[in-house]
Amino acid sequence: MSAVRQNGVIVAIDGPSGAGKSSLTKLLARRLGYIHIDTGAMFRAVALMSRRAGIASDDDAGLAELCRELEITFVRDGETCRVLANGEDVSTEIRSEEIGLLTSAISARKPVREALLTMQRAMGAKGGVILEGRDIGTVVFPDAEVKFFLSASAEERGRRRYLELAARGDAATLEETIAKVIQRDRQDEGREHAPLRQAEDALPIDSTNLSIDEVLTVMENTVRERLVQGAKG
Ligand SMILES: Nc1ncnc2c1ncn2[C@@H]1O[C@H](COP(=O)(O)OP(=O)(O)O)[C@@H](O)[C@H]1O
Ligand SMILES: Nc1ccn([C@@H]2O[C@H](COP(=O)(O)OP(=O)(O)O)[C@@H](O)[C@H]2O)c(=O)n1
Repeated sequence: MSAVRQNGVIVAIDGPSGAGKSSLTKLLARRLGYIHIDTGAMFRAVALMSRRAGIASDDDAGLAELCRELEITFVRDGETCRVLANGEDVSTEIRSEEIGLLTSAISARKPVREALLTMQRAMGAKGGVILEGRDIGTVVFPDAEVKFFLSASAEERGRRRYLELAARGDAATLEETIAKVIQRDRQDEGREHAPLRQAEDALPIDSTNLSIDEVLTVMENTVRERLVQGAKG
């Protein structure tokens, strides 16, 4: 097994919406002293900027030009991380369900995937990093030292999203929220470029009946074991 990279290993966390990727990535990064990259936020930033510019979700030339001119950066803000698109803080605006669905459509387009792939590889190459998304273990870093595929039943993932929306005062029903989760799964799994799927060498974790803490323990132990192997190798 290869020795670890300059700053540590690369950890890939892939899985469908609501599986717990963002929550676990942040907690695991803190435990390990690693940086974390929310690649979904990058696709969401492209979707938001495309909507503002009036670019249709199937206009590949328009999307390619938008990506060429778009600079996406993450800046730490205490315990959280802000997402900047050309210097503007879009962290809150990119989180709506509407942008989530649009993101799922534009992230299927080849020029968008190519542009973000280059950025993500540059951000993660030195290691000491956790990337979460849909295609990290299969496409972005197929050579990541540790890969997790985090899932949960669609009903449970929909229920988690519904609780989040209700806490924000959103009037969406549980049934509608589960239906949107299933719609996004279909779009992400069925697309031609970098579809959502488990890498062969990923450790699958079904969080349907596990607490966040239980998932965190499995992940942390797995990474630490890998680091011990790397130190020996
Ligand atoms: N194992 C779990 N048990 C209960 N709730 C969870 C679990 N994992 C995540 N959650 C909650 O589900 C919601 C979605 O989690 P999130 O980390 O945003 O998922 P993802 O990034 O995969 O879409 C959050 O409110 C989070 O607190
Ligand atoms: N590596 C990634 C990350 C996200 N995405 C897309 O971006 C959308 C939003 O991703 P996200 O991780 O913010 O979504 P949630 O899991 O937070 O709902 C997904 O539905 C995917 O279509 C992707 O295609 N590839």
